[in-house]
Amino acid sequence: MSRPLLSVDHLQSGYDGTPVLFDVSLTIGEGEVVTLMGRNGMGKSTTIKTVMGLVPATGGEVYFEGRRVDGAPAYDVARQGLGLVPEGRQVFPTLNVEENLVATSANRAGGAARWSLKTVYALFPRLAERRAHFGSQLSGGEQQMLAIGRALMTNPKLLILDEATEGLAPLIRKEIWQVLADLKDTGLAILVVDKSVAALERLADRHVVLEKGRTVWTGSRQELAANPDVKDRYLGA
Ligand SMILES: Nc1ncnc2c1ncn2[C@@H]1O[C@H](COP(=O)(O)OP(=O)(O)OP(=O)(O)O)[C@@H](O)[C@H]1O
Repeated sequence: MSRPLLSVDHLQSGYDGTPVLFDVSLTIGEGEVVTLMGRNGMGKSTTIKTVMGLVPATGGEVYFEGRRVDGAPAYDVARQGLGLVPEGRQVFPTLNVEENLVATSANRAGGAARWSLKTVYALFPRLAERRAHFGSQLSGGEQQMLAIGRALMTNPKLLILDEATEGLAPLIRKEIWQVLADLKDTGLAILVVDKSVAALERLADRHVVLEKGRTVWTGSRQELAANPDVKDRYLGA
């Protein structure tokens, strides 16, 4: 694997003194797509929030491009080049599409300004058509496109999606997966959580499985395909 872009080592965190993450470790290389898998409540969202600095780490370390980021405020973590598409999208309902997109661009990472309104609209023509619509007027799929576009506007080196296609109609899901595959082809590193194991298996280079706040399995796409017992044991309904 190439040099890790993100390295999460023995991460611990929780809420109000109640531990949720006990020992989460994972790495993401430049341009790699990695999934975070596990049943409901196993700590996937908490891992993402802790990496982003939205929930404080109580133990372990997080490095991004070799720089330690745990303990840094969330806006600072984002500015290092981590773009979050949060669970539930969280678009601003009273801002229109264009205002939503511009709202985060102040948080741009230092690197090359790859993303702009023009390139986001080229990726999501539907957002261009809806550019004057308020966030609250958009469908779930459009809101997710906007949430992805908003994260891209920060020019991330790593895009993190929590529940990439939750609650979306099948056709829209397909569209989102295609966009993620296209982004992967541009060399963008992606960390993704979703319930669709099949879609994740197609997209990802590597998988990380959590159970009760611990990393219990990690392996390549080929290794997961060769180990159906991993899916039975950790991902089954
Ligand atoms: N804001 C919070 N306050 C207190 N406990 C929380 C909070 N958010 C999550 N938890 C608890 O932390 C544990 C892990 O939740 P988390 O959302 O990280 O899991 P997940 O793997 O993302 O699952 P899901 O797919 O259901 O979102 C659960 O027991 C959950 O109840």
